[in-house]
Formats: sequence, C-alpha cells, structure tokens
Amino acid sequence: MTTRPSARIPLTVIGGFLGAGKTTLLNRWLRAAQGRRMAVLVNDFGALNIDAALIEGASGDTIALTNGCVCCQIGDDLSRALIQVLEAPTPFDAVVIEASGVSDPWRIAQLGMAAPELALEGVIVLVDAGAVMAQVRDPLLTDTLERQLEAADLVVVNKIDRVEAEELARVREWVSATAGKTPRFETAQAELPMVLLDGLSLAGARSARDEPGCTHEGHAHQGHGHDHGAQFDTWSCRPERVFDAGALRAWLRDAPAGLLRLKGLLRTGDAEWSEIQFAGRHGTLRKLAAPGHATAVLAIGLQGQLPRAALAAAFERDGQAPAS
Ligand SMILES: Nc1nc2c(ncn2[C@@H]2O[C@H](COP(=O)(O)OP(=O)(O)OP(=O)(O)O)[C@@H](O)[C@H]2O)c(=O)[nH]1
Repeated sequence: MTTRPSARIPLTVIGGFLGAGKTTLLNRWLRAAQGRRMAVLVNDFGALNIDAALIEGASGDTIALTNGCVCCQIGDDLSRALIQVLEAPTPFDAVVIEASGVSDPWRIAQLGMAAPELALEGVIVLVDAGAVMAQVRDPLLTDTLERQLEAADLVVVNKIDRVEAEELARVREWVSATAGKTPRFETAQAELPMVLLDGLSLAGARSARDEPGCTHEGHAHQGHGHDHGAQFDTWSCRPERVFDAGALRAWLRDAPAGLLRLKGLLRTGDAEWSEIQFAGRHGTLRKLAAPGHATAVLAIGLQGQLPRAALAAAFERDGQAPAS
C-alpha cells in the first residue's frame, strides 16, 4: 500500500446516476464531520445548482459548479475551484466532489489527481436499487451507468427500501457483472458506517486498483469521448408563485414520460417553502423547516425526450397549480 505524505489533502469523489442519493450521503458525511474542515464541490448539470442549496454546509465550504458536466464540459471550472480550495488561508482537512448524476466519476478523479496537493482516497458510486434495472435497459443510459460503476472503489446500493427481494437480487447480479469484486454496501437513505468514508477502507481498495489512465475491467477510461451536454438536456425556472402542495403531489404521481430527474425549492404557502424531488419515477414533496429560500426547479432528461412543454405548463404558468 502506498502511504500519503501528510501534507496532501484527501480527495473523495461521490458519483452515481441522477437521484441515486449522492447529496443524501454527502449531508450525512458533513453532519458526522466533527469539526473536520471539508471543502465540498458540487456539480449540478443544469443552470441552477439546487444541490448546493440542499447541502448542509455547516462544517465546510461549498462551491457550486453549474451549467455543464465537470467530467466533459466544465473541467476548467473544476480545476479553478480546486485551486481556490487549495489556496484557502485556513487549509481544508478533506475535499469531496459530488459529481453530477450523468458524469463519469473516474474522469473527475483524474482531474482532481492532477493537483499534486491532493491524494485520491476513493470514488464512491451510489446506485438507486429501485430504478437502476429499468435505467440500464435504456440503451441511451447503459454506458453512463456502467462507466460510473466501473469507476467505483465502493459501490453503495442505496434505496433498498424501494425493492422486493427478487429485484434486489437482479441489482446484485448487475453490480457484480459490472463492478466485479469492488466492495459493496447495501443501504437506505445512504446510511453507511462512517469508517467506510474516512479513507481507511477506500485507500486500501485504491491501492489494489489500477493507476490513472489505465483500463478497468477491460473498459478504457482514457479516451472519455463523451459529451454529456449532447446526451442529456436540462430545463430550469425560478417560479415565484405559491404552489398547491396537493396538486404538486398529484403531478409527481403522474409525472410526464421522459423526465429522469427533477428537484427544486418552491413556495407552498405564504411563509412556507418545500423541497420537490423526483428520481427513479418516484416523487416527494417535503416542507422545509426554515423559511426564505430562493425558489428554483431543475429537470433533466435525455436529449429530445425531456417534456419541456409539460414542465413549463406545470411550473412556469403564472398563478396556476400544476395540472393534476
Ligand atoms: N425511498 C428512498 N429515498 C431516498 C433514499 N436515499 C435518498 N432518497 C431520496 O431520493 C431523492 C434523491 O436523493 P439525492 O440525495 O438528492 O440524490 P442525488 O444522487 O444527489 O441526485 P442528483 O444530484 O440530482 O443526481 C431525495 O428525495 C432523497 O430524499 C432511500 O434510500 N430511499
């Protein structure tokens, strides 16, 4: 095993498909940080960074990287953000990058490793147990999902509360076929023993794996060759009006085809804000304890499949509740 010079700051990349639970994991980690100064870089693929608003940044600094995928479109923004982190007057104890749900986390890890001050601890990839088998059957998504899994040092099969035993068995089979013997943890709400995140286990996994630019399981990561901007489409708006919570829930239950991911913060009363989430064909609306958030909605789908008209009708039309 290689040892890390103490001056180097550990870097962890959290990847996984849209809505798999990356922000949920990050928030758990930040809550357990116990005074460690963590720099958090969050890439949201759309024009608005909802994740940055949903991250509980009490124990660290959060930098939002928006309007593109850091692995293939806005890599320079990531490099600049890393320089900003590394030049901070009070040094950070750790750097965590939350990849966008469409990105190749290995490519992000490579960009991070270009900074000699950083030492890669590992790549954690989350899988939405309830959605992944349907997603991987879509030929337009298979490659993105497989690349993500192949990049992992730790696979977290999340949302196991959403699946029956037979479906979980199918997910296990797919994970084994794609990620081989990579360590795996099955959970709900991204609940992991924190020891898995603090580098002890991941560093061991990393040392046994290929170095940057090598081939994983026969899959070449060097020639990334993807433009997620061409593959995925986003839509966003900043609705100021007050929404009816019941109508929003009904809209989520019958969400339009082609919507892969939606998230946002909306007003649901005069002094009430709610977080709206849709992933893996499941939607939730949750009242936020603290009032006064900037409202925003972001949606992601495959190019040509994102239901823009339905989204505009639901969220842009002034003074009307979304069609239920
Ligand atoms: N039922 C269930 N819901 C979960 C679980 N983990 C997370 N969620 C919910 O799934 C939704 C998406 O979770 P996030 O943590 O935002 O997912 P993400 O991977 O960060 O999403 P993107 O950054 O948009 O790709 C949220 O509403 C979470 O509360 C789980 O284990 N079970």
